[in-house]
Amino acid sequence: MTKAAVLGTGSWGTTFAMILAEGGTSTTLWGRRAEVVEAIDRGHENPEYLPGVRLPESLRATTDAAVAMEGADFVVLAVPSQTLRGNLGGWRPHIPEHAVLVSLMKGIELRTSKRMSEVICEVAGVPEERVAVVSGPNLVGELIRREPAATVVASVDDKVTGRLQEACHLPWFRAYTNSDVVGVELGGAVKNVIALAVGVAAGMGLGDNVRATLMTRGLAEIARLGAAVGADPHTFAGLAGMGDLVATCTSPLSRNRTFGENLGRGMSMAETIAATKQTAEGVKSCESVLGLARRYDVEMPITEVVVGVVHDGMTPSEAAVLLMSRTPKPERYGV
Ligand SMILES: NC(=O)C1=CN([C@@H]2O[C@H](COP(=O)(O)OP(=O)(O)OC[C@H]3O[C@@H](n4cnc5c(N)ncnc54)[C@H](O)[C@@H]3O)[C@@H](O)[C@H]2O)C=CC1
Ligand SMILES: O=C(CO)COP(=O)(O)O
Repeated sequence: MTKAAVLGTGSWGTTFAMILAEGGTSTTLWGRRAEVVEAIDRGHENPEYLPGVRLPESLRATTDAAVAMEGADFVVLAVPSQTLRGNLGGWRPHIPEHAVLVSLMKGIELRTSKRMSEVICEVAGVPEERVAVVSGPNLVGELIRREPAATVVASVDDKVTGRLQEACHLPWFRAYTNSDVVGVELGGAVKNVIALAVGVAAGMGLGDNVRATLMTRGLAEIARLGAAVGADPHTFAGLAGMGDLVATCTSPLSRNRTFGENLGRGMSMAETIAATKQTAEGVKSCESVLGLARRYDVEMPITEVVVGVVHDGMTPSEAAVLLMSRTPKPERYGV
């Protein structure tokens, strides 16, 4: 029987663990807090992140990462992107020799501008063939109701994507494979930054023309960065690119979009942070995405104003004026 450890009992970690368990994988969640772990292990519920959702009886939970990972074929990482390096350093001695490390995270590391798979290879000391990424339009608020959805599992090793696809493919959850790890990760991380921009515009009371423009030009930014970093351009037309961008930028369930909306309505950063109970990756990753763009000399004007609004005191109105007053140019997608 396939065995998995899912490290992180937040909303996506718990939901992905539910998917694996429902597909027949023997799955154990690891969490920091004893009360959350106990509620999942004994009560089959995660009241803090997924109140009212009945989890599979077979799903186990523990506060001991070594116990969770014992004999695991897949070690699934579901903590905030900015804490991964620290967490993984502690987990490294317990990772089984042949386990595949699976990233659910949609962020870019601050300071290094590394993708999560790069951090994983570096900190866990594993080759890229032992790393996979899951990304796509996967809003947890819909998945917990078992509404139909699709995702992408990516790895440079076809055998790995095949095994992971098999483990998480359900009648209501459809997994596609892709070998373009770079594109799948960039699509997932940068769409959060664009969702912040779309949220700010919505909060300012602006309508669908603005939303469509930000999403379309946002996709152009993602594709330009992807081309420079070495992604396959086709990935951005797929579920981990346009698919996730559409879901996140249009759904009130998105934490990133909601964060932007609160800023656009005039809330301060401190008030917005206080109102945000879960991880909104774009808030930190907008800076590392911009760092990556500058390293590759790629122009990302929407990302720049998001950094301005979120971190540098720019007002939403100033951001709108900056974007609208850029030099007129031909429309180009990608490079
Ligand atoms: N929730 C969603 O709809 C989806 C989320 N994602 C991505 O999944 C990743 C995880 O997000 P969520 O589960 O949604 O976030 P969350 O905020 O619901 O949960 C985060 C989890 O990490 C734990 N955590 C926080 N700081 C920690 C630390 N220093 N050390 C160890 N654990 C720590 C929290 O206790 C919590 O269990 C993010 O990168 C997110 O972008 C991807 C697809 C869908
Ligand atoms: O990545 C997501 C959906 O695919 C979730 O988006 P948020 O983190 O903005 O809620």
